[in-house]
Amino acid sequence: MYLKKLHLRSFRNYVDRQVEFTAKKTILVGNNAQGKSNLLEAVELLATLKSHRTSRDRELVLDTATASQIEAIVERTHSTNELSIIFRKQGRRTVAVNRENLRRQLDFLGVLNAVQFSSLDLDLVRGAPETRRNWLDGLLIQLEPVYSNILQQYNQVLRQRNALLKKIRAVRQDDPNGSIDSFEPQLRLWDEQLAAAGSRVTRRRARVVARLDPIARRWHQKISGETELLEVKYLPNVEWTEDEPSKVQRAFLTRIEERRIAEQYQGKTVVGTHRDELEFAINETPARHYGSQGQQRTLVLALKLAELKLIEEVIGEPPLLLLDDVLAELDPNRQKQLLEVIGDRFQTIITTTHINSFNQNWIKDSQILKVQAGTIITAFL
Ligand SMILES: Nc1ncnc2c1ncn2[C@@H]1O[C@H](COP(=O)(O)OP(=O)(O)OP(=O)(O)O)[C@@H](O)[C@H]1O
Repeated sequence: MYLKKLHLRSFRNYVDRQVEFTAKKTILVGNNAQGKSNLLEAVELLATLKSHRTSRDRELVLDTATASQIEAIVERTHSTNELSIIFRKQGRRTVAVNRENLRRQLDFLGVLNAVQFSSLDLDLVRGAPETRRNWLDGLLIQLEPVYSNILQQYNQVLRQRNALLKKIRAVRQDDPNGSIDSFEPQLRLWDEQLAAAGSRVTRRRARVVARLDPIARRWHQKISGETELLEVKYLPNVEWTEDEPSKVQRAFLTRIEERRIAEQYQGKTVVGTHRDELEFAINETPARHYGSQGQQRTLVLALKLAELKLIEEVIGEPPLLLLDDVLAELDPNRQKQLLEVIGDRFQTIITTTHINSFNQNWIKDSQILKVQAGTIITAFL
């Protein structure tokens, strides 16, 4: 797939800018805080309808405006599509494909696919479990857009179940011997719902990790010079063995029963996929406890390359690769390996403050654009 044109109106610090991508590789050069990451964020939003920098639409709108718009033309093997998203400081977004407004945001997903790689991705190793879950969920949404609904349903059930458990705890705190019988039927209902929604989430997460693990392992071996063995392990909060909905749901209900008292005392749901963990082990040791910065970088690079390959395998077309300020941080060997993988297949947009630290081969065939205070101009080196 190929992002041919991007038009930003009142988006972040862009008043009205159009970019035409004329090469498979585009390098955006500029000082800090000029708008390079904002442009990549626009592409990320087209691919996932989410930004890893904010969950508030109003931040995506130029200070002085009330709404912003991203428009794009995306070429795929068998079609060309026009995408548009309007963000409002107040009110809901409007998404459109080929000028037709869509009722379900879900139908917007899947036209453009992208893998983002920024220095924040080092948090995949060092950060909280939530970072790893979000990454996995983001990948799943691109592979299977309906997963965004599944996740939404799970979170809704979780919120409502938590509200009920909070009420139960309040009753208990008022009177330790008080009866909570009247809450029982409602709680059972939420147990069932949590098990049903949770089983859909956990089965998909397990499946995607099973596909990702061997690809990431091969990349990691290649980049580390065959010395290290990576393993990506999914550690679900509710363990199950057979990928069969009713059996997985039963595992949830059993675990909920075991943790019933704890949940009522804590006033929240302690069983479920919101407590899943993803572990990266290198030579059988968890990477977060081990590993220099360099090793962690190799690991994240291997994960990103695996993500790229997996999306390509499932979608049948190479996704875009967005490299936000990470290339200059990679040593020449890792830069070379990344370049080899990208070849001429993956459209890549790269941001940097210092183009000089790039391997010359990166610069050779690239379109180079200079970004300055929300303007974009072609640069000639
Ligand atoms: N809603 C908004 N309205 C106006 N300006 C905004 C808005 N959101 C962000 N900005 C501006 O965008 C700029 C940040 O741009 P961006 O994050 O793309 O930086 P960058 O060029 O990638 O630099 P760095 O190398 O620091 O990441 C800042 O000047 C910020 O004030």
